[in-house]
Amino acid sequence: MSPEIAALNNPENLWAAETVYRPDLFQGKVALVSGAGSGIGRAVALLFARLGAKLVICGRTPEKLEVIAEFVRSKGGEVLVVPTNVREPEQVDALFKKAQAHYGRIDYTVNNAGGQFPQNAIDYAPKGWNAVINNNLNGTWLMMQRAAQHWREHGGPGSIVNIVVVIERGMPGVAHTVAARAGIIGATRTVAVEWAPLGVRVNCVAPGLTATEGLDVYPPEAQKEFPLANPLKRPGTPMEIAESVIYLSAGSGSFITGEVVTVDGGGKLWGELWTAGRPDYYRH
Ligand SMILES: CCCCCCCCC/C=C/C(=O)SCCNC(=O)CCNC(=O)[C@H](O)C(C)(C)COP(=O)(O)OP(=O)(O)OC[C@H]1O[C@@H](n2cnc3c(N)ncnc32)[C@H](O)[C@@H]1OP(=O)(O)O
Ligand SMILES: NC(=O)C1=CN([C@@H]2O[C@H](COP(=O)(O)OP(=O)(O)OC[C@H]3O[C@@H](n4cnc5c(N)ncnc54)[C@H](OP(=O)(O)O)[C@@H]3O)[C@@H](O)[C@H]2O)C=CC1
Repeated sequence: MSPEIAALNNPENLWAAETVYRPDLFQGKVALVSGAGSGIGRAVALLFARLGAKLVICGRTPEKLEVIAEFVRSKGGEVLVVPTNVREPEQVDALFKKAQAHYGRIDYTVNNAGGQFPQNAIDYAPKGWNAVINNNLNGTWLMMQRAAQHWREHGGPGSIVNIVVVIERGMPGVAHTVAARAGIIGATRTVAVEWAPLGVRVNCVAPGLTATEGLDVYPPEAQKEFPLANPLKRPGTPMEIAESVIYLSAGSGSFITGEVVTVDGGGKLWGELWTAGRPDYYRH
């Protein structure tokens, strides 16, 4: 990871970064964030905590989550850590039960856990395709559905924000994740209608290229072309994505449901992302 990316993801820097939101915005509220041990999820969790929310954080690796929890506690915040693989229905169910038992309710759920590997689609092994679909479609779906069940049982209102990818154009090298996220966007639009009677809003944030440690999985030749990804000619920061998640979760989003907010520096209008390297055919 480059020093610039490390600095943008450093918890102290995230805690000190400027935000447009008022410090007590989420006083008395509870926010659940998946994949909170790194990258975008960490930035989202820290911003919720800075704005007064109590946290429930999950991910597969307890050590990463404990680092975040210790940091938030050192700032006076409250955190419940529940290591969870979001692909496993029993683990997702246990997560919500533990959160309910600990805090008595959940107000916000952010489904950020996910990821993929870059490879040209023609070469995907069935196991690789399935792993990405399982993480990003099935895992996110299980979390969304269980959150809605929580609010049906314990009363709303509630807000769900799913982190997806920009699906409007092709994204060579990650067709599996684009397929999975398109599924989540479709489900979001439908359940926004079904779950409105429960007081539940459901939205997505689609980040463009964002400067997290997650980018380390992309080959150096792909990383060299980052400045070509969008008209602003830079990756987004985890904080920029976190602020958009807060926008949808808080009162600022109270009339928004079933929507996808794209935060990509204009990348869906102009830019190129060759996540598995640029083929000769597309060289200038
Ligand atoms: C411009 C650039 C910026 C591009 C920026 C824009 C990109 C789109 C926007 C998204 C950006 C991001 O998400 S940023 C990054 C977010 N973070 C990540 O993606 C973290 C890395 N990814 C993951 O952990 C993934 O979830 C995943 C790889 C599926 C791991 O899931 P699992 O643990 O279940 O999977 P594994 O057991 O490791 O592997 C299961 C199978 O998957 C296949 N597989 C796994 N890794 C593979 C690989 N590198 N190459 C081929 N195939 C692979 C194999 O078939 C594996 O089986 P075997 O052969 O039997 O082992
Ligand atoms: N960075 C970018 O450019 C973009 C990122 N995104 C998406 O944003 C989200 C966050 O990415 P980013 O922060 O960059 O990358 P990271 O790899 O840093 O974050 C992904 C997080 O998800 C967790 N996770 C992955 N699979 C599971 C699982 N099955 N169950 C529970 N937790 C899981 C990981 O923790 P652990 O391995 O410990 O479980 C990790 O903390 C992902 O969905 C990503 O695809 C979308 C567009 C662009």
